[in-house]
Parts: sequence; structure tokens; C-alpha cells
Amino acid sequence: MSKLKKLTKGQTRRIKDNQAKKLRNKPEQVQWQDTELGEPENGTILSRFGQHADVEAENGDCIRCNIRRGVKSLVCGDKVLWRRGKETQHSISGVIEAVHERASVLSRPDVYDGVKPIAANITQILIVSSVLPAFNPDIIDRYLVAAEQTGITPVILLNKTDLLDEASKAEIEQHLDIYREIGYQVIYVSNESQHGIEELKKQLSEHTSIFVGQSGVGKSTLTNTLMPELGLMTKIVSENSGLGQHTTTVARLYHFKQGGDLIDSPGIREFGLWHLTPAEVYGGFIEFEDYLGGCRFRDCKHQNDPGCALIAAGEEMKIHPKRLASFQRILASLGDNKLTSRFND
Ligand SMILES: Nc1nc2c(ncn2[C@@H]2O[C@H](COP(=O)(O)OP(=O)(O)OP(=O)(O)O)[C@@H](O)[C@H]2O)c(=O)[nH]1
Ligand SMILES: [Zn+2]
Repeated sequence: MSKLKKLTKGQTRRIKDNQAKKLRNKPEQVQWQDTELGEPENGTILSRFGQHADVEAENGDCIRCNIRRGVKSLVCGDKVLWRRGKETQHSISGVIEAVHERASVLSRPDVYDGVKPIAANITQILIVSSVLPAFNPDIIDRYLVAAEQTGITPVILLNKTDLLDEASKAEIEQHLDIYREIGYQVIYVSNESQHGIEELKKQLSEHTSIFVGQSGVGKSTLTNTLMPELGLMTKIVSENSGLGQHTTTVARLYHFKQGGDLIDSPGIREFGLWHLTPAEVYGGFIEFEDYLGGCRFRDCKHQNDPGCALIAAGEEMKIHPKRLASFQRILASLGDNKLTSRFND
């Protein structure tokens, strides 16, 4: 362990100079007087960048705002109270005063703060799967566990149904029926044949959704099918210098024409890869709840331990053996049942 050395005078001065420089380089900070602001209005955060956020007003206007210092946490999807600036010559045209209570929050692990919220008020997580890359129930189960952690409803989507042949269809349908029996909703779609797209549009219309799933299952293609105008919009924003860098990394809320919202960002697409504890995995297999605490040993690993209530339930077909096997594989993959995280390594 190295001891912290006292800073020299020169080091202290350089740190101060750097801090002063940072403050000078800060983006435009408008100091609003109370009389320069309109009445508080409700709005939704479309995207947050550092000291600023884009708010959507109830009339659909998009206004770039400052954030009051008292607002401790603000992310895409937050419902806020904000005030419009009466002066319109600034690029920043309002102030966010307060955040309404969140119905849900999606957070990712963070080395400094433990967890960091990245989006709020998501009501539905669409777990996208396909036949190419091969249908993989273990990955779906892992996403289900992560979704259950957030309390946000997951829906399972099988994409690329145009690629299903008779043999693979029977096998996959059988597996998806297991999810239906547990109580999850399953939707079949294809971007290619448009099969199920109308049903999907209906499913999205009353919700704020995110698409998750392994690479190549068709999340981007689905987004393009549902929002053909989005590809164009992203391009225009990226070309508008100064804003482009934000649009590619920061979570942003988009509207579907037919109703409903989508939140997307590279960070959100990493959802499900975040660390899990054995207890979280157990909690994420919702049909195992009845057996919680029923094992003979308190530290039962549910692998081949004597008196394991889950193994007994699997043998009696009270829980599906395929789900039990997947549960056991996920637990084993956590590595010695210790916390594992790519972020905390
Ligand atoms: N046959 C068929 N191919 C599809 C369908 N949907 C998407 N694809 C193809 O699948 C490939 C991967 O699609 P993407 O939309 O890039 O997948 P993604 O999930 O966004 O992948 P990442 O961006 O890596 O996370 C592309 O070549 C698509 O053309 C479909 O319904 N049927
Ligand atoms: Zn057990």
C-alpha cells in the first residue's frame, strides 16, 4: 500500500489552474432571474448531456434546459417540472426545477457510485431472440433475471420467423410455451415478412420500451421497421456539429408514430450483462418462488446438493427441468457464487 504524499506548492497551483480552466470551459450557463421565467410546466426528459437536458414540453416542443443544482439525479425518461425562459436568444431556453417520482429506474453498475441510473419510467423490456444467431434460452433466462431485478415487465420476442423451418419451429415453440406457462408474454415477428409487426406495434403503443438481446438478433432492424424516420434523424443530428457525439452514446427517448416510446443507447443495450448475485438469479426465476428457503441446507447451491427443494420440484415436474438446468448453468457461470462484474474488476 503506498502512502499518500503531501502535494507540493507547484502541484497545488496546477490543480487550481486546471479547475479554473474547467470552469471557464463549461458550457453556457444562463443565470435566470425568477422574473425571466414562465410558469412551471410538466415535461419529459428526451436526453441528458452533462449540465443540460432536452425536455419535451406537453405541446411537443423540444427545449434545451439548464438543470437546477438541487436536482440530484436526472436521466432520459424522467418526468419533470421545468420553466421556459421568456428570453429566446439563448441556445438554452429553460430550467429544470424538479423531478417527479420515478415509476421505475434502469441503473448500471458504476465503479464510483455503486450504481448509476441511465433511464427512468421504462414500462416494458422486450427481450429479442431469433433463430440466427441460434435460439438460446439461457440468454433469454439471463435477460429475464435482469428484467425481474428492475421490476419492469419483460416480453419475449422471437424475431426472424421467416427463417423457421418445420423442425426448428416445433422445438422453439415448445420452449416458448414454457415461458407462456410461467406467465410471460411471447410475440413472434419478422422484419422480412412483416409477420407479427402489427401485433408488436399494438404491444408497444401504451408503453415506454427498450429492446435488449444478443448481437445480431435484429434489434436495429426492428427499430428501423418501426421508425423508418429515425435513421434519417440520427444522421441529421450527427452532422449538426457539437451535438453528434452525444446522440451516439447517451440514452434518448423516441416516439413511435403509432403510439408508445422507445429508449435506446449503447449502454442500455448492455443491459443483462451486468453482474448478478445468486440471490438475484433465484429471484429472477419467478416460478421458483414457492421453493425459496425450502432446501435442507441454507447454503444450498442447488447443483446436486442433498435435500435441494428445487431439484425435487424439477423431478416432480412442478418446475420445468429445462428452466432448472438453465438456472443451474447461470449460477455456475457467476464463478464460485461470488459477485462478478466487468465494471468492478
Ligand atoms: N431473415 C431475416 N433477417 C433479419 C430479420 N431482422 C433482421 N435480420 C438481419 O439480421 C442481421 C442483424 O440485424 P441487426 O438489426 O443488425 O441486429 P442487432 O440485434 O441490432 O445487432 P447489434 O447491433 O449487434 O446488437 C441483419 O443482417 C439483418 O438484416 C428478419 O426478420 N428476418
Ligand atoms: Zn437447493
